[in-house]
Amino acid sequence: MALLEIENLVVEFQTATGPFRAVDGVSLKVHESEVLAIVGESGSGKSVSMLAAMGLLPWTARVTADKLAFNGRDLLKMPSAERRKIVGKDIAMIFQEPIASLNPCFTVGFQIEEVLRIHMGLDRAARRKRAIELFEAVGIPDPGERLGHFPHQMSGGQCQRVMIAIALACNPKLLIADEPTTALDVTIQKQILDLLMKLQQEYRMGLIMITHNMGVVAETADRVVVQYKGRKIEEADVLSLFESPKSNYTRALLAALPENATGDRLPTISELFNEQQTLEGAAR
Ligand SMILES: Nc1ncnc2c1ncn2[C@@H]1O[C@H](COP(=O)(O)OP(=O)(O)OP(=O)(O)O)[C@@H](O)[C@H]1O
Repeated sequence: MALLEIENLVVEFQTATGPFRAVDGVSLKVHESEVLAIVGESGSGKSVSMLAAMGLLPWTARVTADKLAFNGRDLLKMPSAERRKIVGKDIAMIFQEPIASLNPCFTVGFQIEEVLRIHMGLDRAARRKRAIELFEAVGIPDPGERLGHFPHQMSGGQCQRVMIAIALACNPKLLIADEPTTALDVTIQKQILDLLMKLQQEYRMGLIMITHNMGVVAETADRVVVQYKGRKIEEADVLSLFESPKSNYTRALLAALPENATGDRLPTISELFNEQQTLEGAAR
């Protein structure tokens, strides 16, 4: 059984100019211990589809799906209190801007211990012990002291480690990482990716890696879903996708990688593919 199974997900936002369809019939599955990358340009609906799965979209969003199941249970059909018990505990998410994702008014220790209190029901001493263990697991030095720091006293890379520790606090079965390294310095990006992959294997979590970076896809994913304008264009295991991409949009994404450049200027993706053909060939 798949850990997360989405069938025909549609997300429409009510806007001043009428409804806007950000996700248009996306279906995907992630299995236990599997890494699925969702790749596509900015605006292709990668984040919105996962926020819809988590139930984290604002009220202006209308979410429908034939199926949106976690561990075989349909999230759209269960009472919201029950869904909240799953989201944040069995499914955790980390975001692009680690400093903005943390609350600036509270110490990082308070923020991780709050998750342990609410979801795990640990008492004060057990919370602190577990928080220290988690900070150690994500490579934060002097964890006991760091728990007393506010987010602004830490670097972007350290804050992302804190976010990962918070996400891991309840031993999630599925972690959704939304562009987790995009806002970080290049040298730190590699460290955070390596850390995520190490933890994914140790904790045997399913991992959904949302990215626009084909390099990140190559390094992390077992399987890949390619999205364009809210639709799934292609789905393949990572080797097949790089060796024999089926959609002309995927071929364009690969051709726009710097290492594949042939001339003195990198082509833009829009120069490289035919939109009509891509949308007509969208995978279901
Ligand atoms: N609250 C909202 N109201 C209206 N439109 C929205 C809202 N949130 C997102 N959108 C739109 O939905 C579309 C998909 O956005 P989404 O954030 O999923 O893209 P993405 O593929 O994750 O790209 P990025 O990497 O830039 O986040 C975009 O056109 C975006 O402007």
